[in-house]
Amino acid sequence: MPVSYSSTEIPALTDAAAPSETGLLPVMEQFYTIQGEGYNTGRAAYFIRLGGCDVGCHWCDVKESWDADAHPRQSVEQLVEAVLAHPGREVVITGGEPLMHDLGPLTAALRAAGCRTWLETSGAHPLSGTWDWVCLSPKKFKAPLPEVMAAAHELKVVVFNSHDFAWAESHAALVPAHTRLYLQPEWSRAARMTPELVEYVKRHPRWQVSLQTHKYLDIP
Ligand SMILES: C[S@@+](CC[C@H](N)C(=O)[O-])C[C@H]1O[C@@H](n2cnc3c(N)ncnc32)[C@H](O)[C@@H]1O
Ligand SMILES: Nc1nc2[nH]cc(C(=O)O)c2c(=O)[nH]1
Ligand code: SF4
Ligand SMILES: [Mg+2]
Repeated sequence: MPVSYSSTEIPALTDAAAPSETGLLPVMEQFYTIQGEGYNTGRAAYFIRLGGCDVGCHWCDVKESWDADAHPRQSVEQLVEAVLAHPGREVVITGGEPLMHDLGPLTAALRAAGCRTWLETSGAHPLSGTWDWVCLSPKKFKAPLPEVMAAAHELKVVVFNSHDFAWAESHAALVPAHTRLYLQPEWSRAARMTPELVEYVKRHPRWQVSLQTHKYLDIP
């Protein structure tokens, strides 16, 4: 069952959510590729990367996305038309932090057009939209909200150092029992941390390894 949240269920939209009230969303980039990470790794998907993020991860691999105003705005209709020009019907909404925007209208239009909606989020902002798959990647820099943790199909923790395994466990205790658990090496530390991560998963087999396979494949 997809999870659905409408903007009307959200008590108070933050200022950051205001731009989508115009019906337009800031889009940094959009591309058809292979989902590189987590549960859906290897599946073709159309990516929509929305501008705007206030979480501030020092190792973020897409810092150009942080300033929403740096990116041109598009309508939901424009975005759906772009998706439908490709054969895939799986659509990843990422960013930036996509939940800084009201994603109800975009996900409703995508699903009406026959697409599946997949979310990549830190969970730091209220959940909006209707989702077939929610990938929650919580961050130390701005805590995930309980409502997003409750909706996570997948918990994907980025491992920067050895302390992150205990931090990952503390978040695994807060998501539903059916949520898939992934540990993903932080890219700049992958050579150093991946062997430790592999040993951790062997000792704690409810976790799985997630690699940023698109970076090894040299695709977007
Ligand atoms: C760029 S973020 C955008 C979505 C959302 N802001 C988030 O953090 O989940 C997409 C995914 O890339 C992961 N990520 C970002 N920088 C990374 C890095 N340097 N190494 C590994 N994963 C990274 C994030 O944790 C997240 O799962
Ligand atoms: N191929 C590919 N897979 C991804 N999975 C999550 C990504 C993201 O930046 O949200 C990402 C990305 O940027 N590229
Ligand atoms: S929450 Fe996501 S987009 Fe924002 S800084 Fe962290 S990794 Fe980058
Ligand atoms: Mg990425």
